[in-house]
Amino acid sequence: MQIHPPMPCVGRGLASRVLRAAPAGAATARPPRHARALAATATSDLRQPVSVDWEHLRGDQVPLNLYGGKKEPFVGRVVAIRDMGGRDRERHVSHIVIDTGGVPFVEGQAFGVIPPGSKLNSKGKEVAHGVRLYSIASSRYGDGGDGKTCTLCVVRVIYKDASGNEVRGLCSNYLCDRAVGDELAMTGPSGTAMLLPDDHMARDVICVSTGTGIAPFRSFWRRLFYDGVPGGKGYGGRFRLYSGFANQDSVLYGEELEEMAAAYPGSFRLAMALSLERRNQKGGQEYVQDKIEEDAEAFLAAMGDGSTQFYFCGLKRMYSSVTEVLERMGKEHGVDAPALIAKLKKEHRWHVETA
Ligand SMILES: Cc1cc2nc3c(=O)[nH]c(=O)nc-3n(C[C@H](O)[C@H](O)[C@H](O)COP(=O)(O)OP(=O)(O)OC[C@H]3O[C@@H](n4cnc5c(N)ncnc54)[C@H](O)[C@@H]3O)c2cc1C
Repeated sequence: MQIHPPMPCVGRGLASRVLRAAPAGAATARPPRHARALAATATSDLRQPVSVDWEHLRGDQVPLNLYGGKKEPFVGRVVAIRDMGGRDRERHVSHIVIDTGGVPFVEGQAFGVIPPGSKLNSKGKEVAHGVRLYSIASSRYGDGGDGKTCTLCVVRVIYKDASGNEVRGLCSNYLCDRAVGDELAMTGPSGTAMLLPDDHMARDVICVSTGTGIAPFRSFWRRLFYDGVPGGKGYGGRFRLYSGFANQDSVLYGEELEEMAAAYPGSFRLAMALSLERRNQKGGQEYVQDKIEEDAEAFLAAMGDGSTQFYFCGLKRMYSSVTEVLERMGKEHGVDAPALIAKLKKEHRWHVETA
């Protein structure tokens, strides 16, 4: 397989052939009235200046599938890798910063990684391994602010097969075992299902995640709270994150979550469930849907306010439990939650990515 280096840093002149139609989530709506007042409640400013201007990456300028598929992949190079811990050995997570050479992307997209080597397909023919997708966990400027890197948040897949033998997921373990300087064959950026709307700096956003499902939401909060964009006024909406982890050891990005809660008490709110360590109000294990139920009235009000954006990323069964709880909450408060969800989907305000 031939791997090409990435295109040179792409700015406003990004060739139109690589650009695609406006993302589904790009619908615009009026910013909420409270927006300006909330921006003023910040107790300190976490924003770091960025050294390139990629503000034009919106609407029909969102980059899509520039590498991979019928095109060649690009080479990414690991510039930092950190073990973030996890519930146990099977669920250890790595934070991996990769030099992309400036391949553009926006928050909510994913990059693909092609693990090296080959396998036999169903016809006995040797073929290259397939692409695995990983949500991008940094904003378009990368954690360094220069638009040259992306960050991935990868959990090792390790499980026992029916005979009790340990099976290690190919690409996740390959990525978690990388070292600084290692090269990766990469594809993308891909995906338009989890994008923020174009006027996101003024919009209320509610995100619900389990485990590494938090990755795309880190790209959101880095964008909203950390990017010091020239002339940017800062985030004027409210960002609410409902996150589920097994226990304290498996909490991802806890320091940043605390930092934002302290710096932006008016615009950042976190509700965290720890299923193995905490009990819900009924005495059972505490899951992310329990935290939503605790906020029933506010959550339902946001669903009906005509502006808030909703995002869910994580386990399929988590999403089913969340919708069950919403239905129950709706019945208790006289709201037809399934009909409201259908309406929100039509308005491109309800975004779901599950595995
Ligand atoms: C849009 C998108 C975004 C994603 N983002 C992320 C991300 O940010 N971080 C992340 O870590 N992953 C993410 N993933 C998942 C990722 O793409 C891979 O699927 C994952 O890393 C496993 O790949 P692998 O090569 O390690 O495992 P593989 O070698 O492909 O093996 C995975 C297969 O093993 C089987 N399997 C896994 N666990 C068990 C089990 N407990 N019991 C029985 N069988 C099992 C399943 O059949 C599964 O298909 C994302 C996926 C998508 C589609």
